[in-house]
Amino acid sequence: AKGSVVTTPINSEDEAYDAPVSIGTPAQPFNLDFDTGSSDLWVFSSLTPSNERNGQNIYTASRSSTAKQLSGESWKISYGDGSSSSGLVYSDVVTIGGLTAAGQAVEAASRVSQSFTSESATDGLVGLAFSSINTVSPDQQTTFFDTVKPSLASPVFTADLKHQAPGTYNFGFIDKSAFTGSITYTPVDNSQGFWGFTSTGFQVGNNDFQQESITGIADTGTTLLLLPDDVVNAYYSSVNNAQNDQSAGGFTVPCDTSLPDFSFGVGNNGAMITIPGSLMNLGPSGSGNSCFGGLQSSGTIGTNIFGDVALKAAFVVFDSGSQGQPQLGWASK
Ligand SMILES: CCNC(=O)c1c(-c2ccccc2)csc1NC(=O)CNCCc1c[nH]c2ccccc12
Repeated sequence: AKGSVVTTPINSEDEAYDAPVSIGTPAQPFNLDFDTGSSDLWVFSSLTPSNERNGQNIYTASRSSTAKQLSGESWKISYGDGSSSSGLVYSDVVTIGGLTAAGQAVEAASRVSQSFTSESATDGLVGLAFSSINTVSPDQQTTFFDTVKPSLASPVFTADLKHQAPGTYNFGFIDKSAFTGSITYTPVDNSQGFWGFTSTGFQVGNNDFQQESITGIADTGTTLLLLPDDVVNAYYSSVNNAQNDQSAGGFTVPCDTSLPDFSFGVGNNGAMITIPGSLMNLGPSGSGNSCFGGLQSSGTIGTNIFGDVALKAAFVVFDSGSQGQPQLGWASK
């Protein structure tokens, strides 16, 4: 089987990307954030207090003839940015891009934190990291991808995110028309439950390539590209009047400045993904005429994060094992 679903930026800064998902019988429609940095499929629900809702679509299990509560099961997730949600668990039919997962764990929120409440465009998340970090307790559940994987023509999904334009998540196949050149594969370390990999280095504009192992995760659920301080400083030291502005939460640049491209190395054949300078500016920072940089420090996080700023410059293959061990494929587009 194969699936294909369009994913769209939720705002003009490409802060996050949503895609349509149907849950239940009759189908209840949702716009969910596909997140390769977590492994819970959760939705706003009839259990979510009205003062924590802001127009989101809500899942009502009692209106679905195929919903079954997983008795005694609950979930509770907190993300590094301080946001969180928790609730009860149902199994129900979940359809994405023509692919149907019967008996998928649907995590209904009985509470959500403010950052989710305020994001009215997002009704919840579809976790696409490894099921080993799914938070349902006492019986851990599988992600949508792991649920449908046995039915897929190939055990892969691909992300093709775009700047201010609809992109695509495909399941079970690689669309050769969606990228240029060849796909460079690199091994994945999934020991922490993430799509972890090591980039071979970086390049600012047309300067020399800096060979440096940068270990991080491919994370569609994080907006920014979060890398070590030496990389971030090398980038912004080439931008006039860039400044590390604590009140803005990181590096800002003058909004009218043209920014250098940023490239990162993948695989062992010298392949690079290049983020055009124009995509390194996330728009007004909220203070003065400065704009917030798409590249920021991974500082004290403990991992580097190749978030949407990086991923939207590439066609990315999340391959869970067509060659035995999981791997990430990277192609320009
Ligand atoms: C900024 C969001 N990302 C993180 O917190 C994160 C971290 C992380 C850890 C410590 C400090 C900062 C970040 C490691 S992996 C990782 N990735 C994820 O957690 C991926 N899922 C993010 C889901 C998410 C968090 N807040 C939202 C608000 C709207 C839509 C989606 C979200």
